[in-house]
This record gives sequence, C-alpha cells and structure tokens, in this order.
Amino acid sequence: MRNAHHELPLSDPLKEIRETLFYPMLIGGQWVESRSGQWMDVYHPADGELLAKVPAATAEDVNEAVQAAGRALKTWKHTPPVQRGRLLLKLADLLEENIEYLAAIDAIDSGNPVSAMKTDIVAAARQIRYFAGLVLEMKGDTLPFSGAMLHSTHREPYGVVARIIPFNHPIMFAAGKIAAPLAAGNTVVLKPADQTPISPLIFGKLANQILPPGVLNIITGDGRNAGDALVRHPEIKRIAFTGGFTTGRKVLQTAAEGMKVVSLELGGKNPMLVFPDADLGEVVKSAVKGMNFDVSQGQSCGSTSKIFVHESMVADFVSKLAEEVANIKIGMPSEPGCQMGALISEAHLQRVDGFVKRAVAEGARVVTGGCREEKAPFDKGYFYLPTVLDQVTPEMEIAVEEVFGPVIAVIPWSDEEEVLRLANDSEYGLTASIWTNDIRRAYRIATRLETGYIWINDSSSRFIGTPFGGYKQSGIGVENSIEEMLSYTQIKTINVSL
Ligand SMILES: NC(=O)c1ccc[n+]([C@@H]2O[C@H](COP(=O)([O-])OP(=O)(O)OC[C@H]3O[C@@H](n4cnc5c(N)ncnc54)[C@H](O)[C@@H]3O)[C@@H](O)[C@H]2O)c1
Ligand SMILES: O=C[C@H](O)CS(=O)(=O)O
Repeated sequence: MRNAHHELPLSDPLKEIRETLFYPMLIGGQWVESRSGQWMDVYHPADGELLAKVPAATAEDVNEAVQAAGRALKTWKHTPPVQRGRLLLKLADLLEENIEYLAAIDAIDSGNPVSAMKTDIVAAARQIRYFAGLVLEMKGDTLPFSGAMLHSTHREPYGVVARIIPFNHPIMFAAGKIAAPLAAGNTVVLKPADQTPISPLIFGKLANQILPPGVLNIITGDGRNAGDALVRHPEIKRIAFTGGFTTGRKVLQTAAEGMKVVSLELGGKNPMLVFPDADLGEVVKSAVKGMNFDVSQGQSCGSTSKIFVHESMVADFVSKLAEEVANIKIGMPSEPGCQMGALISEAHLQRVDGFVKRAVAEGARVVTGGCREEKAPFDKGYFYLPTVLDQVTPEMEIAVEEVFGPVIAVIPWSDEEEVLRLANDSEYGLTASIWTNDIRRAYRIATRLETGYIWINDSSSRFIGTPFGGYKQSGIGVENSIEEMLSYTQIKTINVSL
C-alpha cells in the first residue's frame, strides 16, 4: 500500500476520491501508511458517506516525520533565502494552475462551496507569494559600537516546526500557513484536521513536486494521538496551532513541559456594533458577509455572529436581515451555484442545533432558520439552515459562546458606553466590526475594543500583510504579516572583540 496515489487531474473528483479510498501520508518525500497499519475514516459532509481512509499516525510515525524534517533542515536552512523564495513562488503558481481541481477536492473534503474554495486557493497563493517576497527581511541589527567590541544580531530558523490546522479551510490553511515557516528556513510537519485531511494531502502532492524531500511532511490522524505526539516530540521547538480554545490550551500546557514556543490562532465570539447613523442597507449586507455563510457556513473564526444594533433601528434591521438570510440557497458544495454548503459533521450539526435550542429555551426567537435542512438531497448530509435569532440578551449562552456555525444573534442597545462594555465583556477578542459614519466615534470605539482585528464599515475582509491575531482567549501571536515570518526565527547575538 505504500506509495499509492492517484494521478492529477481527476475527471470526476468525488467518484475518483472514493475509488482511491486509501490516502497515504507524506513523510520524507514518500507516500506512506502508518507503521501500525491503522487507518482513520473520513466522511463526506454533503452525504455522510465514507469518503476515504487516511493513516492513523502513531507516535512512531510522527517521529519518522520529524526525523525526515530534521534531515531536510540541514540543507533547507542553508539554502539561500532567495532560492527558498523562488521555490515558494513556483508552489504558488502550481496551486493556481490547478485551481479548478483543487477547489473541487476542497469542497468535497470540507462541505464548503466550491466557489469559495477557489477564493481560498487564490488567498493561499497570495500568502505564499507574500512570504516568498519577505525572505530577505529575516535580518538582524548591529548595535552601537562599544569600546573594542562589535555586536550584531542574527535571525535563525527554529528548526522543525509543527503546524496544526483546523477543518474549516483545508487547502488555504495547509498551503498558506506553511509559507512563513518555510520562508524563514524551517522545515515543517503539518497535521491537518481529522475531518479534512484529503485536500491537504493532495496539495502535498503538488508541494512534493517542488520542495526537496522532507521539507514538508504531512501526517494524518486524530488530535489526541497524532497531534499530541507532534506537540510532545522533543525535536519540535516551535508549534503553530490554529483551532479551538480548549485544544489550544491543551497544546500550550503540553508544550510548556518541553519549553516550546507556541503561537495560537483560536476562536472568537465576534461583535458587530451598529450605530444609529449607519446606512441600514449596507449594514445588513455586511452582517451577512461577516457571517461567511457563503464561505464556510459560518464556520469561520472571524465571523461576526453577535450583532449589537441600536434600539432605534433593531426592528427594521431584523426584518431586512431575515429576508436576506432566508434567501441564501443551500446547495451541494461541488455545484458551481452553491451559496452555502454543509457543516463538517453530524456531531457539529447537533452542537450548533443545541445552541439554537438552548437560546430559544432562554427566551430568544428564531426569526429564520433554526433547524437542519430536511429536503432531499440535503437530508443525508450535514446541512443547517442559515439562522437569525433576535430577542437575545447579553448573558444568554448564544451571546457568549462561539457557535462556529450559521447562527446570528441580534442584541439591541441604547447607550454607547454600555454597548462598548458589552462588546468587551467576553473571554474572546478576535474580530469586531463597527458601523457608523462618524469617524471620531468609530476610532473612539475601535481604540477601546479589546480585539485583535477590527473593521470600520466592513466585515470579514482580510488584507495580506495586515496582522491577524486574537486578544484574550482568542490567541497568542499574529499571522498573515511580517510578524508571522519573524515569529519562526530566533535571535542570536554575536559579540566580536576587535
Ligand atoms: N483564529 C484563527 O485564525 C482560526 C482559524 C480557523 C479556525 N479557528 C478556530 O478553530 C476552531 C474549529 O476548528 P476545529 O474544530 O478543527 O478545532 P480543534 O481544536 O478541534 O482541532 C484543531 C486541530 O487540532 C488537532 N488536535 C486536537 N487535539 C489535539 C491535541 N491534544 N494536541 C494536538 N493537536 C490536537 C486536531 O486534530 C486538528 O488538527 C474554532 O474554534 C475556530 O474559531 C481559529
Ligand atoms: O476561520 C478563520 C477565518 O475565518 C479564516 S481566515 O484566516 O480569516 O481566512
């Protein structure tokens, strides 16, 4: 079974993914199964059927991957930065050349609409090119000359970096999030999410055509075994984790035992603050955009799922928002016209539904949606109707917890100080959106929000080069900017006696 893989491109991705069934992982440039012989099932979110099997990596497999990355590191870290950048640029080109095929696989793997997965691949290519262009910024300083001594600092890669990613953007995260550590001269062991390993593995097939063996390794399996073994591995000194708060905290605790450097991109319960001078039509559009219904069914860390609307406009806002949201058409993720796809799993759908039911029990009202889509052919998959809840109060669970699904909670407010206090009264602090035409008020609010990434009169958009990261329990560190690349370097000081 070692080295089994299908050839690109596929004519009917879903059929051929299923026919291939076994998807080995990438270690040292080779496609291998687990030494244990164990496989993990992967399901298709759109119909709940078995999609494929991937190796259930054990600590022994993880060790092999880290060793392979360690061998590759010896050359990669001494490869001239511009040459590393050149290879990354080739990888970005290859991604875009295969965009139709990769987006089709990504939609099957994740349940996200295929059109959004094309955008994800473009975004990943942009990230790779951005970091490829920054390779020469990995520079140090000289310090003021002191007596007969000359002092200089130098940035060096950490070595083998562990990159652990979640399910919601499989290829964008697999491709985009390896660029900074590789540009900085590290090698990588990537661990995709349990639910969505297929498209990262197929991306790995492209990367393997360009990167020297062992520079990128991809291990599959669950978090408790494969992920934990990677975090514990003594030769991993730098871990970058994207996922939920509880897992992130566990990773941080485990990593502390080995004195490792960790960055965390975690969840959010992100507020949108709507002031009475804002244009209602624009706000409604932005509230829909901010939820990423048409990207990930709301399963995005940055989704603005808690909307504080001034009491003078809340009734109009809710009725217009409900109209827009009810018009979003659920579709099969692979179909070009799909506006909103499937949630990642039955368990996750039940979790989302549980939040909605408990919100209603606490006094919220379902304005639209509020249940799974039961019409064929969607009844077999994990499709949940886009949902708006109003009559939500700030202390309700739905206003506090991250749902990570297509559910908006609307909360009225009347006093500026009070709405600011409510927006900050959260353990999370990832994103926020402010809607007002008063620039002084907008900035006044933005500077006082305890939040890492803020839009004024926009939502959801991301701009390459702008640091993205969470305050409070939403994370540690930032990505998507030069700070991300530098975070994969450590500083060495050299003192020369003249
Ligand atoms: N801030 C961001 O940039 C960002 C981006 C995307 C998603 N997220 C967050 O991710 C969450 C949803 O994703 P998810 O459900 O896949 O998250 P998750 O935390 O369940 O899993 C994320 C990854 O961690 C691995 N993992 C699980 N247990 C582990 C352990 N003990 N040790 C090491 N690895 C382990 C999983 O296998 C997976 O690869 C949401 O909270 C969302 O907000 C954050
Ligand atoms: O899940 C998190 C984000 O929505 C994805 S992105 O990093 O903002 O693109």
